[in-house]
Amino acid sequence: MALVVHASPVPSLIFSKPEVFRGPTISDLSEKLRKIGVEEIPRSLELSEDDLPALTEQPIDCQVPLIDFSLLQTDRRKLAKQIGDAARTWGCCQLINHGIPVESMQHLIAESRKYFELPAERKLKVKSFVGDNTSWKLSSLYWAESWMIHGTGSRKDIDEKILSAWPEGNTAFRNLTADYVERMQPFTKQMFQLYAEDLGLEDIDFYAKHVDSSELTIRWNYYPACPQPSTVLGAKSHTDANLITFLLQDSVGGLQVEKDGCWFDVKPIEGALVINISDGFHAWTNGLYKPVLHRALVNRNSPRLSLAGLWNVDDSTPYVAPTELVDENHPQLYKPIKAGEYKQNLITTRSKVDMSAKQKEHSKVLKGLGQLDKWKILA
Ligand SMILES: O=C(O)CCC(=O)C(=O)O
Ligand SMILES: [Fe+2]
Repeated sequence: MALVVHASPVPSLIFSKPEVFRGPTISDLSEKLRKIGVEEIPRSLELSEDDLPALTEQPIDCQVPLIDFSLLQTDRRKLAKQIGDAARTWGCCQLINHGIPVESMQHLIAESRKYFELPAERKLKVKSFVGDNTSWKLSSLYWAESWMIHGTGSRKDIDEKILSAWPEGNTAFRNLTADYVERMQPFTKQMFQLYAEDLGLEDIDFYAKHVDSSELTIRWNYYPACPQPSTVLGAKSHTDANLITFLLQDSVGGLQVEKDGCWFDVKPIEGALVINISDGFHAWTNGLYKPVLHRALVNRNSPRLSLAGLWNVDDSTPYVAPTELVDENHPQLYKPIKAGEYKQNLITTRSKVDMSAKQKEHSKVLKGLGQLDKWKILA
């Protein structure tokens, strides 16, 4: 049965067989499939063999580190060591008691979900591009929709950006996002100080001093329920191309991280923040911290929501590792990469790949690290 819903923009990557199924959003498609009892997703959406979310055995005694941030009050050194160890071995951890109230995070998730549940034609009314790259885009990942705001990381800026992109939007959603960002900024500084302590840097603010001038992208990811979850991914395996990512996920589950060739579930924990080391921090620590390869699975029964707070230093700052991290045994790994240069390179490469619409190459580029290799200093 052919379903045609006329709306635009229609992402060509997702709907490459428009004569069979067309819908303005993945939620819309998912709902239509459910209503007519179709148990199969369009063939054009299926992943290639290489990208299939194969189930791997997860050693039961091995889990993403769960760290209690309240140690900050009682044993700061221990906390610094724990987050540092997690960054070295996993490239990620889950943090609880970080000071951002659990209820406000839950409210934010609930209000965000309402946005994605709006009818497609209302979602599509939200501005697509606002001047400085504040954007709303569909299906940036895979069986997913996303909404993205890009700003300075100050409450005021994020608030204004959301208002301008969605003037008729939901005030509670805007306020909760602004509250969240306001709390995230001092917390981010603390995290960077702890990382500097773990790394034994003399200047404890080596990284933290950049936070005030840093950029923050907030990306809401929404993964509608999928009738054939084993044939698609919500987000293909990738490392994030920014500096560090703070991820808030709802209670559904689906995020996985890679370690030593195995995929591990990042089990949802109420009020926890998932901290992911991205490409930039890997370069800025001369390779000591691992950029975590991660992906998102989808499921048959329930939509899932996550909210990624992607920090990046301002475009002109080069990732030059502190002198303490470079010596004869640890020679400098990368030429100084300016954050903006790295980002631009990635955008250009991705758009080229998107145009050619080759899924396999697209997934390679998403792996991010492939891009960092371009700056590698060869021995
Ligand atoms: O939804 C998730 O858990 C992962 C999202 C993600 O990797 C991203 O936004 O970069
Ligand atoms: Fe990611």
